[in-house]
Amino acid sequence: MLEDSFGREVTGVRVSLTDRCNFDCVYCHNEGLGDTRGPMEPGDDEMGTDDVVRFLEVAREFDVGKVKFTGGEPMLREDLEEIIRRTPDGMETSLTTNGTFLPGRAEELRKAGLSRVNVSQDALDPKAFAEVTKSGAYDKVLEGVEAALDAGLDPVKLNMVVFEATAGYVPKMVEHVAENDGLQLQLIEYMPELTGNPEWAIDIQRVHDWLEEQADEIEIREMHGRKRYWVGGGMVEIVDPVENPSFCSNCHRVRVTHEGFLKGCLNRNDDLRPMGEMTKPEIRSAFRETVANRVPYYGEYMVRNDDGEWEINDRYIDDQYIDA
Ligand SMILES: Nc1nc2c(ncn2[C@@H]2O[C@H](COP(=O)(O)OP(=O)(O)OP(=O)(O)O)[C@@H](O)[C@H]2O)c(=O)[nH]1
Ligand SMILES: C[S@@+](CC[C@H](N)C(=O)[O-])C[C@H]1O[C@@H](n2cnc3c(N)ncnc32)[C@H](O)[C@@H]1O
Ligand code: SF4
Ligand code: SF4
Repeated sequence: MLEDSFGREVTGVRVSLTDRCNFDCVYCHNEGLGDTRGPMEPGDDEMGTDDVVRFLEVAREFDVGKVKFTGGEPMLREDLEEIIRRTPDGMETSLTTNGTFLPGRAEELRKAGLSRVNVSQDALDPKAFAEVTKSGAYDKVLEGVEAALDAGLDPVKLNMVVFEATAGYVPKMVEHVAENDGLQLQLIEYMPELTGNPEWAIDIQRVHDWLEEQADEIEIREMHGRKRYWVGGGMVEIVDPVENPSFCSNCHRVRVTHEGFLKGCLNRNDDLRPMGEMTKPEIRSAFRETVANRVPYYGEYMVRNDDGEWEINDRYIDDQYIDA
């Protein structure tokens, strides 16, 4: 297993399969790459099926045991089932999706080897959902969640970005997962770093405090030090990466952009390394270099200055990375 110079083992990879999307969520960070592209444009800059599989085979050689497929909307890729089928043995596969294409495909995905799925659902309210996603697909998403449960994907996590437009829906969502077997809730702190609109952020500590009062049990995951609250039999996890050094110090994933660049951190695009159409030996060395250059973002790459504000640590200002 590879380890970076901060002692963080790389146990997972997060692969963006496309930057296309059928939604236009107001907050979308597109896995750190900014805007998603409009409705259904052809993805001629995307990695091919073989490129993705070749990369996964190399990652497996380095003992990587988990792959997350994301995007853009990864289910716009018609070869998703094939990619999952060809994912090397010993790698747990999971998918993060807006859910609209799960009806009719969830069963096939599970048969191909998909273990579990995260479905973005920001509110249990069609009007709020439409305002956030700029889509009228609320019913389709609910259908997608049902299809995932029926197919036996386990767990089905609902991803909810908590910001000013959705924060009021948190209690209802917590109740919803408690009442429905197989569902878990993941509350994601709104990340303004790559999308702007910092005024939309809410203080995530308020959500922690509220859950602490409701919870029967609390656990802390090693991964990112994430807290899990058990409320009325339902599980609620908080993903709170913003300005959180302890989240970054337990970060174990290397990322891949849809164009086939390796990336050490969601928040950084100054250390991209090409690997898309390369040979396995070339991918191996790009992977090793990416891991060697990984640094925790908050607490190391970004540090607080004398005024208490976050700024880039001087030692990373030199132009030492490939600019792609
Ligand atoms: N900054 C940062 N944000 C992350 C990281 N991992 C997840 N997130 C945020 O959480 C969102 C949802 O992640 P998901 O794709 O649902 O999956 P996950 O929670 O990372 O992984 P699982 O819990 O294993 O399913 C991401 O798009 C990010 O906004 C990370 O390593 N760094
Ligand atoms: C970029 S999307 C890609 C996968 C898929 N299209 C979806 O929406 O689930 C992955 C996850 O990132 C979350 N996300 C997007 N922009 C975000 C932001 N600015 N802050 C926090 N989470 C964000 C989404 O809610 C979603 O759960
Ligand atoms: S569905 Fe996912 S990729 Fe598409 S705009 Fe929303 S958050 Fe971004
Ligand atoms: S170092 Fe921090 S910001 Fe970067 S990907 Fe890991 S957890 Fe996210």
